[in-house]
Amino acid sequence: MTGMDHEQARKTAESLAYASGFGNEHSSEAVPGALPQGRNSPQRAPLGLYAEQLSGSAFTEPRHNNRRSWLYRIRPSAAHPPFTRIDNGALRGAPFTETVHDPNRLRWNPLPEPPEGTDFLAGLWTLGGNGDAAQRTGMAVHLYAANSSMRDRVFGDSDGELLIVPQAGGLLLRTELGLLRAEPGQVALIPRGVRFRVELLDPLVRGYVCENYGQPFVLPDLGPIGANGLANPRDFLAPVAAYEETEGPVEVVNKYCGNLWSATYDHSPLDVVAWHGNHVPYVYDLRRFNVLGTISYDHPDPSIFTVLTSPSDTPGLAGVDFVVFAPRWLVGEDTFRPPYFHRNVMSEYMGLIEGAYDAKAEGFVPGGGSLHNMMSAHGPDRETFDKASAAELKPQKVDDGLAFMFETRWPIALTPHAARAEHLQRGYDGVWQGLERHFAS
Ligand SMILES: O=C(O)Cc1cc(O)ccc1O
Ligand SMILES: [Fe+2]
Repeated sequence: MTGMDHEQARKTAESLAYASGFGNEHSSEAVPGALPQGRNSPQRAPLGLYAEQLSGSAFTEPRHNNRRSWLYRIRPSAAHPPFTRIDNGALRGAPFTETVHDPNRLRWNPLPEPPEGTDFLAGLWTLGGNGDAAQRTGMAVHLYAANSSMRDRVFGDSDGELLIVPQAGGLLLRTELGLLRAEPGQVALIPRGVRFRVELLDPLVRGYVCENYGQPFVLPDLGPIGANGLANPRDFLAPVAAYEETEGPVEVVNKYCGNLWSATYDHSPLDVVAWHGNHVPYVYDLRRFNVLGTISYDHPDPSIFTVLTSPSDTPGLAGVDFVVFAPRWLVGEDTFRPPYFHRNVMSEYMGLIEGAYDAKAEGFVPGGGSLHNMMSAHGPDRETFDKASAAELKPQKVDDGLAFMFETRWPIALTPHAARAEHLQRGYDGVWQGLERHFAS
């Protein structure tokens, strides 16, 4: 990747237009008159374009769950040669059956530097997951490290939506519906099946991806919180239409029931000139999150930090929640303020975008991650416990880090390469050693 490439991508990323609002019916045309008015499928679509519906929900799902976009494109997606299997690299999909479920607390350092010429797709490394892509249940945790833009290739995930959490370096996401910029501190979502190419805004990029096989992420209900708060809908930004007219070989890679399949098209599939609908990609800046917490006592459960939730068939029991630990004030009186000791039926994968996390004094580093699987005992490390138990409880701003959690109702099974990784920390249990007996009857 040359410096020129970054400059080019940065220049493009600097002047992007967006439309605001979570779950909205957006519409956009890159060429005036390209979007049909008053109907989806005119006898002849404007400007010689092909009309095509992309469905993210069954046609018959209730209106509030219904997802689809109408795309007006230079060529219909159907005009493609057969897909053939290609090597999956370090990318895996559910079901995860190659290891036995592990009850231990686990923590990893960041991924090693990728070999020269690694693009986003080649740089995806699956930690583990649950459910079954073919049943459209569960989720996977992936990490990525890349040093090259995707060139002449495009990726699409039939298995689920991709929540991309950049940790280092910016991304320019060229999607079928337009361009998005995602920098560390922001997240991007690519809906199921939407094709995209990732260009790098920096020489080396790293981050996390939650692949959600289940129901698409929605904003959590607010209940007694009221009409406002947590992630506000208008801060979710969708792209405007932008298209490529590239003729010539473009590799299209499709992740399908866990495996990668490839076909060489004779044109770019990012050729959508106009679109309307609600099956759309978006970006969200985590610093816009309206953090709520106690103003009296006790440490609220982190569900109050939920940015997005993928509901399952049981109310209140998420297939996966995306939770952010953003800068906030701690003011709880007579309260142990850091995350408490606990055992949780839900499984918690945590990552760190920058700085430090208030439950861990050391060892949980930006770009690394921890897994506290179903019912595993965890909480503050000894140093954090000792400090917080003795701290003077004046109002305290926690603003030295940005951490997040993918929390899922099913235990996360590891891939063999995650279970055996060089960068898996040996002796993580040690952080809870020396928590001494203080009991005095
Ligand atoms: O384990 C963790 O650090 C995540 C977490 C944070 C918190 O504030 C309360 C409970 C919890 O699981
Ligand atoms: Fe936890």
